[in-house]
Amino acid sequence: MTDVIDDGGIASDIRERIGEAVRAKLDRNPMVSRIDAPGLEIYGRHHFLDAEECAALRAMIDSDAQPSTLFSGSANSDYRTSHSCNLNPRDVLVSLVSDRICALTGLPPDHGETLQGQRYALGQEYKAHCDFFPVTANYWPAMMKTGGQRSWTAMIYLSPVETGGETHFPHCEFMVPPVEGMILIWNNMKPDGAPNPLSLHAARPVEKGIKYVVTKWFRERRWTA
Ligand SMILES: O=C(O)CCC(=O)C(=O)O
Ligand SMILES: [Fe+2]
Repeated sequence: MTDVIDDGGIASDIRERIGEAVRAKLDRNPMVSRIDAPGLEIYGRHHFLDAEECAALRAMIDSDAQPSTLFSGSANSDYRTSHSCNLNPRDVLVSLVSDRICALTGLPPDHGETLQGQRYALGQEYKAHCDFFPVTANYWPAMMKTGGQRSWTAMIYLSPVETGGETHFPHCEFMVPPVEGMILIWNNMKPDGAPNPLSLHAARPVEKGIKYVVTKWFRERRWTA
């Protein structure tokens, strides 16, 4: 029997190089701003999608969204109360948005998971979590086979929210209020390629309005569903 090599929880050359390449690309893009957060690499860019593109994606989410589950599949009903769905990668707009994210970050399209849409109505939220996989999780051996650890997350706000709905990074003491069309991109790894606990984040409850986002998580290797 061969032992599983659990390398997703420690520093890694591959993940370090992914971090460096994306950081270099975003740092030289004048349209992209780095958010000042010690210990976390996080960037924003306004007007990444236009109003029509946001509206079309919201309509797709409205037609397909189901109550969200946690990655572990656990039925923790008060932890992630939004509705969500995978968006059809063969749809022209969905594939254009994925390509645009890859062009912005330089990340390979085949490392990206399916674009996921999410809608938060009044009071709905996604409590504090990390997007990287804990190597102690029972699903980690399966994730290793489908592309390994998650490196960067790209998330686009598809609607403004009157009150609440901010993306909160509690260890870094800042939150980002949703701005329609804005993309937020962060590295879930530290510069050395080890998981970064400071990437912990939450979607704060919506107090007024409806929040829509799309999220794309990138793996360190080619993602196979
Ligand atoms: O909706 C947000 O602001 C955060 C969403 C999120 O954390 C995720 O999709 O992984
Ligand atoms: Fe997340």
